[in-house]
Amino acid sequence: MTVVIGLTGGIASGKSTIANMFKEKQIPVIDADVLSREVVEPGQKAYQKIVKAFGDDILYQDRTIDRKKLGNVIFSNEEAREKLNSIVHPAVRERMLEKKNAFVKMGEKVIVLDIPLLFESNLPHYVDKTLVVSVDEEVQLTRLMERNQLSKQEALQRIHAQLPLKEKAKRADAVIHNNGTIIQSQAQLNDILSKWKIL
Ligand SMILES: CC(C)(COP(=O)(O)OP(=O)(O)OC[C@H]1O[C@@H](n2cnc3c(N)ncnc32)[C@H](O)[C@@H]1O)[C@@H](O)C(=O)NCCC(=O)NCCS
Ligand SMILES: Nc1ncnc2c1ncn2[C@@H]1O[C@H](COP(=O)(O)OP(=O)(O)OP(=O)(O)O)[C@@H](O)[C@H]1O
Repeated sequence: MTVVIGLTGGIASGKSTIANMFKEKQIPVIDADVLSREVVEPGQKAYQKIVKAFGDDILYQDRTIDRKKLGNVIFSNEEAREKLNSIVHPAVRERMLEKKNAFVKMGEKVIVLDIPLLFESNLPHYVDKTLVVSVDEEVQLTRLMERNQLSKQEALQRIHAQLPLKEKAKRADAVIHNNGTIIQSQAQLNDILSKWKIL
C-alpha cells in the first residue's frame, strides 16, 4: 500500500523547504509548480491557448512566456486568473497523476504531491493525508517580498489570491508552523511522520 501525502500551504509559506526534507529522506516529491512550467513550454497545447487568451504581450522575444508579466496580469485580475487556471490546471493534473501512478508501480511506499492550490482546487481526494505548511501573515509577506522582489501591494495581492492559511490549517490532517527556524520545522515534520507511522 502506498501512502500519498498532499503537501500544501500558502505562497512562500515554506512548501519547497519541507519538500526538500522529504527528498532527503528518499521520498519522491511531485511538484505542481514544476509541472505548471513544463505544460506551458512552446509546443504544448496549453501554450497555444495561453497565447490566444493573453496575446503576444506576455511573451519574451523568443516567444517563451514571460512569467513575471503573466503573473502581474493574473494576480491583479481574478477573471484573468480563472482563465489561466482553466488552461493550466487540467494539464498539470493529468501529468501529476501519470507521475504518481508511475511511482506507485515502482513500489514506492510514500509519495508526496506538492500542490499549492490543493484545497482551492478541491483535490484532497487525490491524497491520503494533507499536510499544511503555515506561517503568520507578516512572516509570509516579508519572505515573499524578499524572495520575489515584490512591493508590499504586489505580495498582498498574491497572498489574497489564495484561501487564507488559517482556513487551510483547519482542514489539514497535520500542520507545520514554519515561523521559526528550519530545524524547528524539521522536528515538527519528523513528529508528524512518526505519528502517521511513516518512517
Ligand atoms: C502566474 C505564473 C505564470 C507566475 O509564475 P512564477 O514563476 O512567477 O511563479 P510560480 O509558478 O513559481 O508560482 C509561485 C506560487 O504562486 C502561487 N500561485 C501560482 N499560480 C496561482 C494561481 N493561479 N492562484 C493562486 N496562487 C497561485 C502558488 O503558491 C505558487 O507556489 C504561474 O504561477 C502560473 O502559471 N500560474 C497558474 C498555474 C497555477 O495555478 N500554478 C500553481 C499550482 S499548479
Ligand atoms: N523556517 C524558515 N526560516 C527562514 N526562511 C525560510 C524558512 N522557511 C522558508 N524560508 C524562506 O522563505 C521563502 C519561501 O519558502 P519556500 O520557497 O520553501 O516556500 P513555498 O511555499 O515553496 O513558496 P511558493 O509556493 O511561493 O513557491 C524562501 O526564500 C525560503 O528560503
